[in-house]
Amino acid sequence: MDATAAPVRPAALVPTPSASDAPEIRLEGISKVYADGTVGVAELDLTFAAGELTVLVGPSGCGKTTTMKMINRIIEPTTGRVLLDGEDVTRVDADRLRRRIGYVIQNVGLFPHRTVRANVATVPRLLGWDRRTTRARVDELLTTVGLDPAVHGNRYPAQLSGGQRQRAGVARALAADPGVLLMDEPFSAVDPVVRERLQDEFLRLQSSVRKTIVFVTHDIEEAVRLGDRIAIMSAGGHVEQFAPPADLLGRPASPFVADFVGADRGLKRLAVTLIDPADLDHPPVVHAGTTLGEAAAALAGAAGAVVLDGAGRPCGWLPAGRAGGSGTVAAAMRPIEEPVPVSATLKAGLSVLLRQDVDAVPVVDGGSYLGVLTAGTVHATLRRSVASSG
Ligand SMILES: Nc1ncnc2c1ncn2[C@@H]1O[C@H](COP(=O)(O)OP(=O)(O)OP(=O)(O)O)[C@@H](O)[C@H]1O
Repeated sequence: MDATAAPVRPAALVPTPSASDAPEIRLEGISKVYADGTVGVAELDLTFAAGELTVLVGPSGCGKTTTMKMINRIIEPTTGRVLLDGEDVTRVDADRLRRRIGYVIQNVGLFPHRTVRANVATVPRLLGWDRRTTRARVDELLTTVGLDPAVHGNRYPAQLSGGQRQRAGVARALAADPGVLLMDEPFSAVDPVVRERLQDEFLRLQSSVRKTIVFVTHDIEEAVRLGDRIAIMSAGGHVEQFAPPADLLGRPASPFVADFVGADRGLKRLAVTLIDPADLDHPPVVHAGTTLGEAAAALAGAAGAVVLDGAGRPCGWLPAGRAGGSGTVAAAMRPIEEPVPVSATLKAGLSVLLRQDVDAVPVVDGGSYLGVLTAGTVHATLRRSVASSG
C-alpha cells in the first residue's frame, strides 16, 4: 500500500487509561536566551485555544521551534511561564509533562530498530498500560491513520514509504490520547501530492479528536490550509499578527505580514472563505416539465433561468435564446453537472464555474436550491468578509 491509501476513521474507540481533555495553553512572558547569548524568543505572550489547531509560521530562525519546544520543555524557558488550563507546568516533572503532550517532528523520529507497533506503543508502555489494552489501542490508531495493522504493524520504519512513516509518527503521538499535540514541520519531508493528502487526512482526524495542536511550518500555504488560527512571527519570536487565516489574508496587520502571505493573498482567501447564501444571485426559476412558451414568459428579459427537477433540485440552465416555441424545458435546457454544496469554499465554487465554463452555478443545501454563484457573488462575499473581520 502506498502513501495515498485508506481514509481516516475517527479515533479513540478503545478506552484509554490516561485520556485527557484538550487544555488551553498559555505562554506568559516566555523568553529563551541561548548559552551563546542568542535571543531565540523574547517576552512572548500567546494563548493557544483548547481544541484548536494553531500554526506558528514565519521565516527561518524567527523562533517558531524554540517557542514550541518550550511548551514540552525540550527547551527550558529562561523566563516566563507555560500554563496548561491555568496550571503552571514550568516546574513540574518534565517527563510526566511530556507524556501529556504528543510530539511529531519532521522525518518522524521513529525508532529504526523497533517495529511500527512497538513504536506506536512507546508511551502506553511507559505509562504501564496492560498488553491487551495497548495492542488494541495501537491497532486502532494504525487503522485510524490509514495503515493496516496486519500489513504494516510488524514492519520496521525503513520498510515504509515517507507518507506511511509520517502516519506512523502521528499514530505514535496520539497513542496515549494526550490533550496536546506539538507538530514541527511534520509533513515537509514528503512530496507535495502526498503532503496535501496527509494534510486532508489530518484535518479530518482533528475534527474528530479535537486536540490542542501547535503546528510549526514555514509554508504559508500549509498554515492557511490547516490553521484555525495563525501566528505570523518575525525575529526573536515576535508575533506580527495572530488571527484566523481569512482575517490574516484579508487584513494583514503590517507590511511584514502582507509580504509574508504573498501578493496573491486575494487568491488564497478563496480557499478559506465559505460561500455565503446571502450573496447568491436569484435568476428566474423554471421547472423541467414546463413548456418553453411558459418559460419565455417567466424569463421576462433575464439572460436565462435555473431549471429544477420534480424534486426541486437544480438540473439545468435554460439560456434565454432557447426559450419560447413548443416543447418542454427539459428537452432544450443545458444539463448541469453536480450543484455546489453551500458548505463549499469560494475556491471550490469558482473552480466548478471555470471547469464548466458557465456564468452561474446553482448552490444547494442538501436537496434545497438556494441561488446561483457567479464571479460577481464570489467577489461580493470576499469583499464583505474583509469588512466584517475588522
Ligand atoms: N542551541 C542554540 N544555540 C544558540 N542559538 C540557537 C540555538 N537554537 C536555536 N538558536 C537560534 O535561535 C533563533 C531561533 O531559532 P528557531 O530554531 O526557534 O527558529 P525557527 O523559526 O524554528 O527556524 P527554522 O524555520 O529555520 O527551523 C535562531 O536565531 C537560531 O539560530
